[in-house]
Amino acid sequence: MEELYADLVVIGSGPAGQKGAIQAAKLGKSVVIIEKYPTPGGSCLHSGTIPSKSLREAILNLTDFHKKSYYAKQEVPAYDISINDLNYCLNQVTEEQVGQFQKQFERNEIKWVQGLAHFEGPNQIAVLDENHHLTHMVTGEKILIATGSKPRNPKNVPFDKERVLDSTRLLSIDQLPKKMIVLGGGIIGSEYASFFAALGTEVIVVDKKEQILPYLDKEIGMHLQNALGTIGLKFLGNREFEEITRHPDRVELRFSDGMVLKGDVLLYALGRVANVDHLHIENVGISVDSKGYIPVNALFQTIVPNIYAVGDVIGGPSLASTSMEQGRLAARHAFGAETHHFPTFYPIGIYTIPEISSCGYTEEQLKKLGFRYEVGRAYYYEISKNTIAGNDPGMFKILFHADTLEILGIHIIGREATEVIHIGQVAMTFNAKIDYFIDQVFNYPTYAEGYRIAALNGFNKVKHRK
Ligand SMILES: Cc1cc2nc3c(=O)[nH]c(=O)nc-3n(C[C@H](O)[C@H](O)[C@H](O)COP(=O)(O)OP(=O)(O)OC[C@H]3O[C@@H](n4cnc5c(N)ncnc54)[C@H](O)[C@@H]3O)c2cc1C
Ligand SMILES: NC(=O)c1ccc[n+]([C@@H]2O[C@H](COP(=O)([O-])OP(=O)(O)OC[C@H]3O[C@@H](n4cnc5c(N)ncnc54)[C@H](O)[C@@H]3O)[C@@H](O)[C@H]2O)c1
Repeated sequence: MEELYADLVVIGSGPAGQKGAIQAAKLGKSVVIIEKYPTPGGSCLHSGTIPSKSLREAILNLTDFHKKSYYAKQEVPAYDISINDLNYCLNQVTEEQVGQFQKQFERNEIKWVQGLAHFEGPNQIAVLDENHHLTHMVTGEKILIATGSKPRNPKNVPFDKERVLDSTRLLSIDQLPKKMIVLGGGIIGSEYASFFAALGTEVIVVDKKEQILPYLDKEIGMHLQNALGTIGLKFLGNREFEEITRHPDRVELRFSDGMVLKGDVLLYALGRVANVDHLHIENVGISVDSKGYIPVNALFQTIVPNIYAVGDVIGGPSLASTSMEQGRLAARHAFGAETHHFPTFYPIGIYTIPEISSCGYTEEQLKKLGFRYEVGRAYYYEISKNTIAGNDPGMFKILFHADTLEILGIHIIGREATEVIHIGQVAMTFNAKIDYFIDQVFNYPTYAEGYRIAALNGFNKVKHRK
């Protein structure tokens, strides 16, 4: 057993833990990072964000997806993609990223300890190997819990490696399904459903809500549903299932009215749960909230002031992007460096095909809050770059205050949405008004031109005409 001391002990090497660890090292602090998995990256790299986005990219490339829409009226060469083609792309990305993270830890002199961590006291973390033997006892002035989340696996769902899958198991299937049922039209369900539909799999998404991704701006949600329909994806809303049964050759989803859906595989995508079960947080007086997350204050401190928690383990928004920033802010606060509160508005990227990104209020929220607002729209067919690149469907929607012209929300669906959103985010951060997009020159042709077209469209509807 080895005894270690560090200014900061980080538990978990996903985006939250990594950024917290590196920030502390940059402040001149000694850092130990404990991770139960042999390589860094967390569920983000090994089963979440990166594999899903790598699969998406591989599917778009291997199916010539954008070419198909461009040459819509012409014959597109047939493709024959195997799971091996997809896995090849995926493994390359993972290997490269693991190497990057390891180098970063080395450069910043962050000590890596592999094993399962649990609390022995507010400054004391024990690390066990896979045989439950104690390998390290680590003492830390500050502790950062960044243990993330895993797919929710209720006991009555017959998960296996072949037919009844969650988002982690899905990455190990050995053949592409012909028919797929996706249970849950949240982010995970709708992203994977669109990927497999683009591959040619017959996909049906089932959700208890009326609309896929119901918290989207409604107009954007309708665009998404239409676009998904054009790649063959079916959506069955307002439906709660009764039972999932697994058979040697199929899986069945049964509803109370007797309806049964059959598929080769079922993706169970009804949320994730925080990784707290092995941490023994009760040893330091921390308990989880009613949803199973670790409660923290606005500075990411738990009820024990030297123990911070960040990322998926504290609940929403549960994104890699937000987890990174939480980790960084927590480490800065822990060591007295200048910091700020987490931003109110940040972009959310949803990598369905087509992709979506938004920042700020939805139209439904503005109505509820009683804002006097106006809407500017630009459809992708109005954007020259899109005509050149393949005539994909999409739209920009900018919501702005009808009197002050301040930008209140930006919603984009279509190619490059997750990239170009940042232009709008910057404008919103600096309290820009809608006329910013009119008075500045933009590169042409670009997707960003959508901002200008939407701004002009909105501007023409209000009395401050230019
Ligand atoms: C399919 C999918 C797609 C996603 N796509 C996106 C996306 O496109 N964009 C986006 O921003 N977000 C996306 N997310 C969300 C994103 O992956 C998570 O928000 C992010 O991984 C959370 O980071 P984290 O550091 O909190 O935890 P994690 O990445 O979950 O890492 C936690 C680490 O802690 C380790 N750990 C847990 N318990 C212990 C212990 N007791 N001792 C030692 N180690 C421990 C785990 O092994 C793990 O490595 C996606 C998620 C999924 C599932
Ligand atoms: N691009 C991204 O940023 C990205 C991608 C994937 C995942 N994530 C993260 O992962 C988290 C988990 O995603 P998720 O999709 O598993 O969960 P979710 O909570 O976002 O969605 C679950 C969906 O299942 C539906 N549902 C719940 N119970 C049901 C039932 N009994 N029958 C039918 N439908 C039911 C809900 O209405 C909801 O639409 C997300 O909240 C997000 O933070 C982010």
